Amino acid sequence: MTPLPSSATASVQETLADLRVDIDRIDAELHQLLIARGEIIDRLIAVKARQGGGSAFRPGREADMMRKIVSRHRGLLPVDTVESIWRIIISTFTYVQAPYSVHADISGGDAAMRDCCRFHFGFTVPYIVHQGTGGVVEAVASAKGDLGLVKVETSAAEGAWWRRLAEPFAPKIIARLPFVERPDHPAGMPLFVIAKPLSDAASRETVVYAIGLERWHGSLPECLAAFGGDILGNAADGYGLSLLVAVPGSVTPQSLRDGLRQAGAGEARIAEVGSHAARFDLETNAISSQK
Ligand SMILES: O=C(O)C(=O)C[C@]1(C(=O)O)C=C[C@@H](O)C=C1
Repeated sequence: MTPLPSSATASVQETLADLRVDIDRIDAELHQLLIARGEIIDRLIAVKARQGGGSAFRPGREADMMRKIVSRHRGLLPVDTVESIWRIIISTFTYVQAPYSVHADISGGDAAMRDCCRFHFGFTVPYIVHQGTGGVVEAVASAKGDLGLVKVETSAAEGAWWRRLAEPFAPKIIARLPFVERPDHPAGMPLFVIAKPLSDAASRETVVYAIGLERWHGSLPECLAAFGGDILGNAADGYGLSLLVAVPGSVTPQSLRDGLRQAGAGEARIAEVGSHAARFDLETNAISSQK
């Protein structure tokens, strides 16, 4: 092949200015698309109002969207960045439908909680701190559409905090964050999102129960693992022992009760405290309800 004369090579070489024209065009398109997304949200508000209004949150839909977004991602941009951009887009478009605040329990420290809140909800949504889970549950119970953030693994000092979610009209667990898990997640602290009970929005791939028993029994971890479940919390309550347990949505309270009795753990008092989308692992692209 005959080499091109050097002047010809120079004429086809792209310049920084050319590339910046392309970047400006793409940025303008991205911006226009965000504006167009906002116009759809305007129409969506009207549709939701016709269906009876209520909370704007659809955590099951959000989990689904996040799984799809990270699974199709490729190229130079880190997946952490892509995930955080969409978390902010979705959370802020939820906020513009109906303003809400996020109440966080910072009794275990503020830094990681604040990072997680900003990663999942952005900076437009107000972040309000509480020392302990009690303040978070109370704040969510008394504000219209606010959310609470509580660590999945709380300190022993918090006791069986989940029992406060057991009453029918009390706030419930509606999501578990992050929606997409991986070992080096920049805001990967496992968190429960709590909200006033949502009519049609929380996924039931995983259901979370408060299980009351007289006392601890050595068969409990194995018995619950046989249901595909996990013990997430374990604390004394006024009657004995209270467990926080997550199981796949297909497991019924009656089968759990029977299984616990057969394992020798005694008669269980079982109350649902919420539900959420199954956990999703980015590396294996697998969903699971396991801890
Ligand atoms: O799909 C909805 O119902 C929406 O309100 C839209 C949207 C989004 O911005 O994509 C916002 C809030 C919901 O939690 C889920 C998704």
